Amino acid sequence: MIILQRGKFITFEGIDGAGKSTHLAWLASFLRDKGLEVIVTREPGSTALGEQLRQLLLDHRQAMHAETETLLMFAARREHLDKVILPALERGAWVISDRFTDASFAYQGGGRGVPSARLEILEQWVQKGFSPDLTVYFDVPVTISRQRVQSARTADRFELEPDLFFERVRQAYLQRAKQFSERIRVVDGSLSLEEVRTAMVEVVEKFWSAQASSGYRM
Ligand SMILES: Nc1ncnc2c1ncn2[C@@H]1O[C@H](COP(=O)(O)OP(=O)(O)OP(=O)(O)O)[C@@H](O)[C@H]1O
Ligand SMILES: Cc1cn([C@H]2C[C@H](O)[C@@H](COP(=O)(O)O)O2)c(=O)[nH]c1=O
Repeated sequence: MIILQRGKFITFEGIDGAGKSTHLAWLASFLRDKGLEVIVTREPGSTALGEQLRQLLLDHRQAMHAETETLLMFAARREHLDKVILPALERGAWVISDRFTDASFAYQGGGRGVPSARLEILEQWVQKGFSPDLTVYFDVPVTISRQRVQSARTADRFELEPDLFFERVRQAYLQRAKQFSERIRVVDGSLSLEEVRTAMVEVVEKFWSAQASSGYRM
């Protein structure tokens, strides 16, 4: 009888322009080289419905109430879990997601002021106790993330928010990293690309060794 082990779920977090997408692609090929099946995904999005919700959520012409925004983020997440994340983990693949629920606590909670208690109810409803195995949080000052985003592309609905909004989002992330220090590892995203990558690899290799020593077959 073949017993399949559940894969691992890694999430990347940070304010816009922190460098998540850049490092995610690299980490995926690093893990594939170790023989793993790796699925790269993102939030909001990654399912047909999720990508439509993403378009609405990021469209700067589409004003919406903070609670509507929150509910749409969790609706997209429900689809993402059902159609992409859980099936992949069940067949033993590793899943790396560009953002997950920590982003809702940071953006809708810290940024928009939606109470944590409401977010926790949605988290429990949608995830039923499920959470990432490892989260890498790329911490950058708002001024640096702004410069990076401005030189990279046209601003979406979130990127049009003022610096103060992103200061609140960043503080909420840092607060969460303290609260869940076992799961959320902070990497200084303001360093050079190479230095950030080295720090990220260190975090992932520690996680990898911990899995191997706990009996997980790599
Ligand atoms: N450590 C770094 N040093 C210099 N430039 C960087 C660094 N990390 C990322 N960048 C550049 O900053 C820009 C934004 O990076 P990236 O798209 O990876 O950020 P992100 O966190 O995924 O942003 P978003 O959440 O808005 O999609 C890109 O042009 C990227 O090349
Ligand atoms: C999952 C999630 C995302 N957001 C915000 C954060 C970003 O501004 C956008 C996604 O764009 P990206 O370029 O792919 O990072 O959505 C949010 O506010 N709440 C969430 O839960």
